[in-house]
Parts: sequence; structure tokens; C-alpha cells
Amino acid sequence: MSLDTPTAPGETTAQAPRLEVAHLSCVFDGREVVRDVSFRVAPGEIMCLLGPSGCGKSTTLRVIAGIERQSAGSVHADGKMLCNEVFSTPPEARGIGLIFQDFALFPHLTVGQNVSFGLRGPKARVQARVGELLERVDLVGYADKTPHMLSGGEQQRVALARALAPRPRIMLMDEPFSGLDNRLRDGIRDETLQLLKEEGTAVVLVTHEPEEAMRMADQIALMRDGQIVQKGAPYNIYNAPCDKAAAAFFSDINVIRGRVTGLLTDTVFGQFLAPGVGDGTEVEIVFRPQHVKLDFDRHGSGPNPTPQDGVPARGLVERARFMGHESLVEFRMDFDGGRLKATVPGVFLPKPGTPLWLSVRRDRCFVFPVTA
Ligand SMILES: Nc1ncnc2c1ncn2[C@@H]1O[C@H](COP(=O)(O)OP(=O)(O)OP(=O)(O)O)[C@@H](O)[C@H]1O
Repeated sequence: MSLDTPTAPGETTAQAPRLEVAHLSCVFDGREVVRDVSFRVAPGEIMCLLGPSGCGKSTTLRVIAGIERQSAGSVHADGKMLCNEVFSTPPEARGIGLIFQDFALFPHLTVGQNVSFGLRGPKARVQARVGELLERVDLVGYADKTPHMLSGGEQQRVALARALAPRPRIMLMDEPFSGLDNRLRDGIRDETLQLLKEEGTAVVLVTHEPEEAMRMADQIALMRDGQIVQKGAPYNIYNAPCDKAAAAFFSDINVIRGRVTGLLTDTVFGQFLAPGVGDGTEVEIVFRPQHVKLDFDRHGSGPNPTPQDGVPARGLVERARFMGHESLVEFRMDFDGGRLKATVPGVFLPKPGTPLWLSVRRDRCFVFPVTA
């Protein structure tokens, strides 16, 4: 994605994104922990920074919030510059809401006073807003309690309500739902994001959980070693990963190897197209267990090859486990003794040693040149 030149301090543009982060870098102790990070978020859009622990997600968020300084790059909100290498708007003047993991409520204030903390205006209007938010986070009747009377999950919901109360134009959320139990999490998460969308807030959400990102994001920026390695809608990132590690971040993967001749790679599963890859290059063919098709053995042979599923290859079941809504079957393959995995909806638990034929959906395979 190309980035236009950001506007000068104080200048605004009609089509400016709600939030624009451009070429952000951050150095700690001589180490660049955020490297040339750029993205834009429109009003009502949810951008997820997704990646493993230590990849620079929280640091990026803290620079946007103004509690950490960058070594390069800029942050703009509605076309107005918030900070660059030499200039920085104080955090409290940025109009940005924050919900961080270590949410801190004011212990001496009631729930109602905590939620109304950032609100100005007539008392009746403030009280109405507090009531509306407590209802949204399922804490009706809690306004007069103090934080020490609440469970961790309840305190987290108060923190959510407090951050939402002033209707910030940008909301930064760092693993905000991690402390909630499963039963509450889905409801609170969907409700919070619905509210932010309705109010046109641009949201940047940090998570290391791919499922959370897939469920919530309009756009995902996949980060590794301080950089964004891929950016796009969840569907595209899942179905067109930029490399093997990006594919592996979202699910188990299977990998087989081959060598390219005339844009094709010959494998035991038939030929795979390797567009743009030079002759003689070694490639890895990557596919997810849910895209493996299984067939029974018919006296030593499998189903006929098809253009969609290629050529089947035989393996012996090594282990089968029931995972809840699907079964995971692991195979040792006849052709090279390697292991491959398949998932099957529902209950499918063949005995170890059972011969089955595996084929791979061609449109769900990714071919990557092997890198050193
Ligand atoms: N104030 C600091 N001083 C020195 N190093 C820091 C500082 N803050 C973060 N780091 C380092 O920068 C790197 C990125 O940290 P960051 O917290 O941004 O990662 P993260 O992707 O959010 O990880 P997590 O999911 O574990 O929170 C880490 O190696 C971390 O140790």
C-alpha cells in the first residue's frame, strides 16, 4: 500500500484517514524494535496489529498514544500531525482513548465516577452517558460500588466503559479482552466493537491471538521483528499468506518440497504451478490440514486424480484425536516417511495403521521458494 506524503503540522485534508502512521521506527538501547511501520485507519475501522510476543506491537501503540517517542516517522489524526521525530503533542491532548492490559481504575472513586472521569457537561447528560455505558458492559446497578468490590473481569469492563465514555475519535486497545473468561469475552468484545464502529472511532487493537484478530479486524497488519510483513483483510491474509511463517501463524501447516522445472513442480501429489519461480529453484508447498481430502484404500489404490485435487498419495494413520468440532488425523506418508496432518469435521477416529489416501486442494496450496 502506498502512503501519500503526510500533511504539515496543523494542516488538515478533506479525505485524511482518521489515523495515519507513517514510517514509524523506534530504537531502544541501540536496537530497532519497530521498523518503518506504516498503516492507515478510517473512521469506524478496526485495525489489528497481530504478531508474536516481542514483535513491537505494544511499542507501536505507545508511540501513537504519545507515551513513547519514536526515532523516525510520524502520526497524524484527521490530517493533523500528532508527532514526528522533533514534535510531540502531549498524550492528554491527542483525543485518543486507551485500553491497556494493565488497566488502572481510580480505587477511591466509585464505578460511576470512574466512568464519568473524562466527561464534561451538564450532570444529567453525564449521568445518562454513564448509565448507557454500564448497560452496554452489563454492569447495571454497579455505579455506586468501588473497584475493590469487583472481580478482575468486572473491573476490566469498567475500564472499557471509562475509555468509551468521551467518544474518542481513535481508540488504542492492547489485549483488552485477555482477562475475561470465555463466556463473557465474546459478548463484551462484540458489543464494544459494535459501539466503537457506530461512533465512527478508528480502532487499533493489539493481539497475539490470530483467532481474535480474524474475528474482530477489518484489516490485519501481521508483524514480525518490528516490521509489518503483510497487511490486508483477514480473508486475504489467511488465504494468501506472504510466506510460510505467515501461513503457520494462523493454523497448523503441512509442508512438502519440490524443485521447479518449466514453471511446474513435480510432487507425489502431482504437479503444482510455481509462477515466477526460476527453473531449478527448490520450493515448499504449504497447505493447511483442513484442505487435505481423505479417501479410503481400495485394495492398494486410491481415488482417480482430478484437476482440482491432483494425485492422491497414501499414508498410514499414526494418531487421531477428537478436537471438539473436528478430528485431527496424523499420517506417516508411504512416499518419504514424512508426517502430514488432516482435519475432518465431526468425529473421525481411524485406528493407527489404517491406510488412507490424501489429496490436496490445488486452490488452497501456497508455493514459496525455499529461503536459507
Ligand atoms: N522501554 C523499553 N526499553 C527497552 N526495550 C523495550 C522497551 N519497551 C519494549 N522493549 C523491547 O522492545 C521489543 C518489543 O516490545 P513490545 O512490547 O512492543 O512487543 P509486543 O509485540 O507488544 O509483545 P507482547 O505481546 O509480549 O506485549 C521487545 O523486545 C521489548 O523487550
